[in-house]
Amino acid sequence: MTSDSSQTKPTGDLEFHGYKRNYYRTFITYLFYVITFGLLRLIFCYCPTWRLYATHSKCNLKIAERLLIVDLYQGLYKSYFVKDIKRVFLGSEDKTIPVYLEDGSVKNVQELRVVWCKKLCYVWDEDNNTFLKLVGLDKNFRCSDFYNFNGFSREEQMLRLACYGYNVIDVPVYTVLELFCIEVLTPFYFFQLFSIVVWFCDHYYHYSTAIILMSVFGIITSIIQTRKNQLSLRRTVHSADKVTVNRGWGFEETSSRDLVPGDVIEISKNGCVMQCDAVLISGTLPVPKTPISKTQNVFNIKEDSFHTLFCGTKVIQTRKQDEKVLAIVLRTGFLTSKGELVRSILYPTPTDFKFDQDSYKVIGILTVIAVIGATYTVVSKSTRSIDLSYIIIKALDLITTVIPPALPYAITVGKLHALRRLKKQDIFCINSRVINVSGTVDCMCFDKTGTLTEDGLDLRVVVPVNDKRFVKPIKDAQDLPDDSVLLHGMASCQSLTSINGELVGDPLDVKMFNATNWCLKDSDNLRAVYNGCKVIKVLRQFPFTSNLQRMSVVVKSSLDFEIFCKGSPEMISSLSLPETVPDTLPSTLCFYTRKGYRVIALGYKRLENLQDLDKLERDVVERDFCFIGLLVLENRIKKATPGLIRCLKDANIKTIMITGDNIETALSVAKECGIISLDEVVATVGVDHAYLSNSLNEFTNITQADEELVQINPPKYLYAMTGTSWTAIKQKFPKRLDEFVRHGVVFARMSGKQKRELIEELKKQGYYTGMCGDGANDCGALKASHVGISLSGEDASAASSFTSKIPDFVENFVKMESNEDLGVPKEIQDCAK
Ligand SMILES: Nc1ncnc2c1ncn2[C@@H]1O[C@H](COP(=O)(O)OP(=O)(O)OP(=O)(O)O)[C@@H](O)[C@H]1O
Repeated sequence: MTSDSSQTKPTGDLEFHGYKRNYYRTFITYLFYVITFGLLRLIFCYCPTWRLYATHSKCNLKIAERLLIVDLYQGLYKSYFVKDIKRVFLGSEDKTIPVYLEDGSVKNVQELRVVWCKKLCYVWDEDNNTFLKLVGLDKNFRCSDFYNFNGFSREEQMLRLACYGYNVIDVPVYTVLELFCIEVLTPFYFFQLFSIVVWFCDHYYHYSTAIILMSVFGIITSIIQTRKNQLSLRRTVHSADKVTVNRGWGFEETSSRDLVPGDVIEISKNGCVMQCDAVLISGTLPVPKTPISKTQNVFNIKEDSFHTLFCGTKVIQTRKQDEKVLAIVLRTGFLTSKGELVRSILYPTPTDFKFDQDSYKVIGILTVIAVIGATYTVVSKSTRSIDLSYIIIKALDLITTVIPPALPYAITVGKLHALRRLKKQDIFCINSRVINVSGTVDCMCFDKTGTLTEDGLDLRVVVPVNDKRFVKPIKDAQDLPDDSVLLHGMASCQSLTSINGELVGDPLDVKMFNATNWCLKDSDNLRAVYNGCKVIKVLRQFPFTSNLQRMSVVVKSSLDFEIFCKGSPEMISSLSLPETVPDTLPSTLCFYTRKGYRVIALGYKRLENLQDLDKLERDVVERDFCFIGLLVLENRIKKATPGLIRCLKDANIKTIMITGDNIETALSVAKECGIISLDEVVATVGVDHAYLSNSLNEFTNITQADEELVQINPPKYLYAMTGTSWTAIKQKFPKRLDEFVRHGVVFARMSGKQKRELIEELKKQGYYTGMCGDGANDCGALKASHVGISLSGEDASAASSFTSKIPDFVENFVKMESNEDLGVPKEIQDCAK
């Protein structure tokens, strides 16, 4: 809270300023409307903030009637919204309704002061003297409390609806007339009208007619395109269905529009499309999704995604036909994950603020030149006693020539043309403003697996461990003895699902499981893997997450309970008993990773007794393993990758690899695809306590060097580092971060958060960044970059400006960008120059 009580700065990037009507100012303003024949009112349409200043005066937020909301994007870009404050009545004297706020607090209220901005509702919080975002049940909510919801009666549900609004993601679609007004009533078209009048007066008919035709064509194309986009977005997004909701006395079928946070819904046994975000409280789904544990403390939507069903998810079927699958509605409408995605389309991140600023500067400079030119024309011509009307026309003519009236038209048509060309290549763009900056990208970052390399993997060898030693690698996993724990781990430690007899899941899991030649039974009440002589029942799964770099399963074979864990070798060795990890692990790992192989390790332990399966905590289960072996997988680079990297390098665009994989694998792939050229030497930077160390790659380990001694000459060396070093450098050597970022080429074992931090650091250094990725761990980086390119139709696409599922997408994209500036025809580019 600032000292100025008319203003608050809640969390996020919004700033609120309070205003109330000033009748004296309003009277004068209306007078000016009349005097200017409505021109002032028209100007106020473009600048609603001016209208607010002219008719209202600043006041304390407590008594404000209207708000000026300033949206500060990273402190770099400001957008302004003028919104009315509304009152919502929620209860009677004896009844209050709880509302959940973004700071995690809950207010029991009868009446609310609210303001809606960018499809979200902000609630006046008397205690903090600020407006806070209204949220669902996803902030600071205790998991055990989910089990206290017993369904709302109709009346309670209606009161909640008054506050949260209907559960719809409503995309506005303007009528043709509205679009025409929005398009035409802009300062640019007024300037163009003015120019045309001047040119006609100057008998400049042909050019004027050409400009009129171009403008009409531009307006029509723009209206058609905008309406088409709005309709198609509404069609894609808009969805409503019947849902079964607990109304206290029992379950009834109702429209999904009426859902509110806290409603108890039943997931249909035959599947459905989720119309809200909800957390499971009973029953399981094959995906896998399991009920949230009552013993867990606070709900966290990111960490508890395995208990959460997100809006838009298609549930094909529930696992057991005889059990009720119940879920509590967490978020509705624009608060859901899908709503968030639609909001990012409706209100895209202003990535081109520099472009905008520069355009205003250019127009400003041109205006000054035009005014000087016009003044000179008036002065020089009037001394030669030329007719006054002729002088005025010539002076105005000069203004219209200096500022090219066809410039914005050229940019608009160029953008539309670019969008069409991208669509032809199956590349979807959710933020056309990004097209302007795409051509200025000077640093392109790539995720490795699935982006630079193929999605599919080939299992090369398995290396079992026996008595703390690696034994001879085995090419065919079926040659492992039937009682081999490594074989059992490969068969059971996966999260595959069988849908219509086909294995669905992580490609790594598919390859690993298929290599064993075991079978999977994934039915209502049994999940098991088996071969001719053995059956292993899978009792519980701890799914794979990128941050943990591992997944594990609790299984039962014959009488024993066992746990298998698979993940990155670094992670599995750190969770294993030291006396079981081969001493030669580092050199063996190096041997394979330097060849570019993806290496996965497996750990195993037997549980003496297992009391309550559901209460098992992941941290407790996943430790003290026996290290049982390695899987070596080949992950070939895509055919298009080397050419693409060469193309980027030729265009002087810096290329960087940011991956979650091992650093040696990453370096090998970076060399193979050309991110590191043959003549470049890479220094691997590490942090050892208070020292910065670097090893000049190929086996030269200069460690424990004092920070001052490590003078790596930038033109000679490039840098590679892991996520651990990245964080340590940020904390201990922040002054050297710039240098490492500028000359870094490979960043390995990076978590999603670290990927995002790197992009932000690159942006701070003035790079126009592009990020291309496909996984959930790339979302932050995709969102943070100027140009995000997602190769997945799932999580990542929500965060990216461009999405494609075709493998050679980036190649096509880069081709278009370099050849024709994203499809803007040459004539138009010339015109825009
Ligand atoms: N299905 C899986 N089961 C267990 N461990 C896995 C699985 N998939 C990946 N891993 C391990 O976790 C590590 C981190 O995975 P993550 O998805 O973050 O990155 P990545 O796939 O290796 O690389 P990139 O970021 O380039 O896509 C991997 O390097 C691998 O060792």
